[in-house]
This record gives sequence, structure tokens and C-alpha cells, in this order.
Amino acid sequence: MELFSSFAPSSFDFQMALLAIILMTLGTLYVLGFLSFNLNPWKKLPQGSSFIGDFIGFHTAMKAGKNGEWIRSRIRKYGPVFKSCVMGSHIAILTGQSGNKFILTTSDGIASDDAPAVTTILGRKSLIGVEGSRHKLLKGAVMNMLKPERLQKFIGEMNSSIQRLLLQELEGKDSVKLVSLSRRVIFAVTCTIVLGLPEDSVGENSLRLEDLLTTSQGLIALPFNIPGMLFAKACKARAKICKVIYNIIMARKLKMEEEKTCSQDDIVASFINIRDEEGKPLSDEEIVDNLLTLLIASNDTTSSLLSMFLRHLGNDAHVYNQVFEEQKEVAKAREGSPVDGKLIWNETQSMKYSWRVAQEIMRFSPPSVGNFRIATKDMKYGGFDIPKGWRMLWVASPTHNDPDIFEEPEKFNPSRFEGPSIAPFTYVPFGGGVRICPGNGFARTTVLLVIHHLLTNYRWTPMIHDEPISTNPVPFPAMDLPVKLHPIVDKFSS
Ligand code: HEM
Repeated sequence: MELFSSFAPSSFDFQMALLAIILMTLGTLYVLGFLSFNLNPWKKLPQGSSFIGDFIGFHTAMKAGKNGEWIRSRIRKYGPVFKSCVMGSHIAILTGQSGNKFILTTSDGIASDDAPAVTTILGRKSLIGVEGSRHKLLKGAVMNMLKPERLQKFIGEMNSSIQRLLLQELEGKDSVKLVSLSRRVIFAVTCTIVLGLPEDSVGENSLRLEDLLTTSQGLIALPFNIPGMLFAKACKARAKICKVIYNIIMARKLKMEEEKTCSQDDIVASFINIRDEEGKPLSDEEIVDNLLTLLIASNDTTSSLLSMFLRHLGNDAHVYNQVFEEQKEVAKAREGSPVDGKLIWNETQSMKYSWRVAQEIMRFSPPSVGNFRIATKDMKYGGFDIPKGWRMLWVASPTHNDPDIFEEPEKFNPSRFEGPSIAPFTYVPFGGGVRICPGNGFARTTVLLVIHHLLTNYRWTPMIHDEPISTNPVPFPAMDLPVKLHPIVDKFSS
């Protein structure tokens, strides 16, 4: 008791002192916290909407070809950077010129999307999923094969192949579905030119377009390999294609061994011949994955551009007449000249108006909406935190429809591509930075050649007025673009 009473006053002092210290500490922490919150601008991204709402909203908009509008409505509400759940997981959507630039050019902390659907469908060794020196090696081989100098070598073969295919498809017909036609022609040209297949090996008994389309759908399916589900069908179709590609590689390797050299100068030979920094060749799996990647990357995108171009020509008489005049001039100028690769190359380069129409089509309806990446470490952008492991999405349509970049963006105006070049990372149908599309020139050449041969041999009338567009995830006329065909008898008088 004495002990207690003797301590009583000092215990009170002690308690008061303790209370004062606690209050001071809390006060200091509050002030520091307040200051650090205000001094450190990094904060969480604005939420785009609810998890379910975003998922359903985005997919409904995509089906209706309005995914660009859906994203723009979010930008109006939340600003140029926000988070969303468009594919069922957290995603930071970065838009505008700086958003595109950030995602497309940052290598430290941003890597390719490693979603199971992507790695299973394209393959673990696809150049789309690998980074650093492996990406450089594979991309270098593809760029080398698709650069203008090389395309000039193929262009004669591409041209005659397209002429033959169109004749086969259209001769004697009075109607045709232009989307299916575009898909078949692009598929055949990609298989023969990129894979170096003989024309008769593209069809029922070998590489089938249906299998490629089913495989591509796997990229956007829920990755459950359950029989009957889309993803399982995609995996099965993929296996069929890979078997054919594998046989092509084996046959080519055998031929190269027998001949002690390679008479065919194509991408297959190029993949077989390249060596990495240790002098090692690519594995068979790596070659299969990358040939399949090229087929998938080329097919839907280029068919979309061609189909949307043909749809536009059917709806817009003014643009049709100008494209037709340009193509007629090219055909007229060729009369009597020996047709070789150089001439055809120069002709495609002279189709300036037609290509501007294609550019404007891609501004309105980019064949590739954009793409995902993954944050490999905590990132900061525009004052916001993007945590490690989050997906990031760049999208083409916000800058393509920005009135500060493209005057009156709602107007179809190919002449906007005439002037001085457009600011970098604002017009991005082929992406940008280290992952820029290597197939730009190939797509341009193929589309222009098909347009040339179609327009100089046929006129057509759409059977559905202003056919709607469906985007799943690539834009196409929703009803296959059926048209009535009218062969042109005298090419130069009409
Ligand atoms: C109109 C036609 C095409 C469009 C609009 C298009 C669009 C794109 C875009 C936007 C990217 C970049 C994706 C990203 O940043 O992740 C890309 C990448 C790619 N494209 Fe294309 N593409 C087209 C045709 C082609 C063709 C014809 C080929 C091959 C013959 C091809 C092969 C590739 C490959 C291999 C990549 C991946 C590049 C890499 O990861 O480094 N594309 N394409």
C-alpha cells in the first residue's frame, strides 16, 4: 500500500506523460500521413464500373461493333486512364497518345500478356509471348522476310495467285458473299506465300481455313479445356493445324538435307536457317508455334481490312468512283507492258488514293482493337499506381476518334492521310514500338492487289443496305456481305 501510495502521484504523472506521447505520436503520424498523401500523388486508378457491369457491357458493345464507343464513354466519365474488368480480371486501360506510347515503348516493367488462352493457342514459343533477345531473333527473321525488298520478289507470285483465286471463286457466279471470299483469298495467299505451300495443299485434306478460324476464337474464349466448349474446340483445331505445319517443316528439312541447300526462299526456310547467339537452331516446336502465329496474326486482320473496304465501296459511290478510276488508270497504263514483279510493285505503290481509303477504314474500324500487356513490377503512370501482375490495355480507337488529332473524326475522309505525317502513337492500326506489326507491307500489298483485280473485273451491288458491323473481336460486316455481281466486259470504257 505504501508502495502504492508512494507511487501514486508519480504514476499519475507517468500516465499523463504516456497519454501525451501517444497523442503526439498520433498527431505526428496524422500530419505525416496527410502530407505524404498530398505530396505523393500516386493513388489508385479510378474504377471504370462494376466487375459484372464492365464484363457484360464491353462484350455486348464488342458484338455490336461498338467497343470503341464503349471505351470512349468511359474516358468521358473517368478520364484517359482507368481500371476495368473487361476480360474478367483487373485491367488498367491507358488511352491517348501518351497512354499508347507508355504501353508500346516501355520495356522495363511491361511484358507481353501471359494469359493462358494466349500462350496455349499461339504456343509457348510464339514471338508474341517471348521477350528480349529471343523476340529480337524471331522478329528479325519475320521482318527480313516481309520487308519491301523481299515482297518485291514475291509480288509476281502473289499477283497471279490472287488472279487465279478470284477467277476460281467468281467465274460464272451472279452473287457472292464478300466476307467469305476475302477470308478464303487471304488465307490461301498467306499459306502459299508465307508458308511456301503449293496451292493445292490448302483445302480439305490439309490446312483448312475453318480450323484456323476456330483456333483464333480460342484467343478470346474462357480457357477451360472442357469438351464441347469453345476453348476445347480451338485446342483441337490448333492440334490439327500444328500437325500439318510440323509435316511441312520435316519435309522441308529433308529436302534441304538432300539438296544440301535450300531452293525455296520463304519464311519456313528462314526459320530453319536462323541461329541464336549460341549458334543453336530453333526447335521444331518453336518453328511450329511461330508459323501458326503468323497465320493467325495475318488472317483475321487482313481479311477484316479487305471486307470492310469492300463494304465501304458498296455504300459510298463517291469513294467507289475514285478508287475505280485509280485502278482503271493502273490497268490502262499496264496494257502492252511485260508484267513482272517490279512493274506490279510500282503499280501497288502508285495506288495512293486506294491505300488512303484503307487507312481511313482502319481509323474507323481498326482490325486490332489494341492489345494487353502485363505489369511485371509495380508501375506508375499519369499519377496512378498500376500494381505488379495487373493487365494493361492499349486501345486504338480513342486517338483515332479524337477531334484534336483528326478533324471531324466522324467524317469518312481519306484525304486526311495526304498531308504531313500524323503525330506518333496517335494512328496505331499496326501498333508501335518494339512490337509493331511486321506484316504491314504484306497486308497492304495483298489488299491492294485484290481490290485491283476485283474492281477492274466486276461491279457489285450490296444485297443488304448499310450492313451492320460485328466485332468479335475483329470487325467484319455482320451478315457476310452478300452482293450481286456484274462482270465488266469492256474494262476501260465503264
Ligand atoms: C491489316 C492487317 C494487319 C493489322 C491491322 C495488324 C495489326 C497488328 C497490331 C496492332 C500488332 C501489335 C500488337 C501489339 O502491340 O501487341 C500486330 C502485331 C503482329 N502482327 Fe500484325 N496486323 C496485320 C497484318 C499482319 C500480317 C499480314 C502478318 C504476317 C504475315 C502480321 C503479323 C504480326 C505479328 C507476328 C505480330 C507480333 C509482333 C511482335 O510481337 O513483335 N500481321 N499486328
